Amino acid sequence: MPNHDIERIKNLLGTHEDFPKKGIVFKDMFPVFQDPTAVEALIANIVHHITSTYPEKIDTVVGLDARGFLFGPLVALRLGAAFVPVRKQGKLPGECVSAVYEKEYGQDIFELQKDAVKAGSRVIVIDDLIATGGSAGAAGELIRKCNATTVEYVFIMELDFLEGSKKLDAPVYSLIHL
Ligand SMILES: O=P(O)(O)OC[C@H]1O[C@H](OP(=O)(O)OP(=O)(O)O)[C@H](O)[C@@H]1O
Ligand SMILES: Nc1ncnc2[nH]cnc12
Repeated sequence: MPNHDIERIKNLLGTHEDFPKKGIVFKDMFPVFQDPTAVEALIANIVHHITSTYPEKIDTVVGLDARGFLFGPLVALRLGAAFVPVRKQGKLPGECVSAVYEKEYGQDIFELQKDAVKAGSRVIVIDDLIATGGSAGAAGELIRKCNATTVEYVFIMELDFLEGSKKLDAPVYSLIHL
């Protein structure tokens, strides 16, 4: 992505100290959605990156609860791929696979509907931010439980100092490094 777009998006991000817990510097993605041209730049860049790096068809984009839902369907639509949510425990009906994980500010459980990701399919995981990598790692575990392949993990922001991408089993693409 051109540097001027990265700087523009960085300037739109909110930064909140001691949220949701003391010691956490929280990066808020929502103000970016005040500027549709910034959202367009983000989505166009991600789609260009995926189609130019992975010429073979992507079957499914998996978005992580909740902020991955802002980006996943937009990217999936442009790739002509399915969109499937990974949700926090207790939100999805039907038979689910689940994974317990630790994130920067606590523990959680993720679930994925068992039949939503087909065996052998090629999956992109997307979320707004990777911190410790606990959330994305749990999503990767759920995709493995469905016998599918995570082709890449995509994030708008990566908190480099937490080295979360080291936990993941596929390449990581982050637009903004903080
Ligand atoms: O890399 P990690 O340390 O796992 O942290 C990253 C995750 O934390 C945030 O979600 P959160 O669980 O706060 O959920 P929300 O989107 O519902 O606010 C963020 O959107 C990522 O999903
Ligand atoms: N510092 C942070 N800001 C926003 N979302 C997060 N998820 C985990 N850590 C976060």
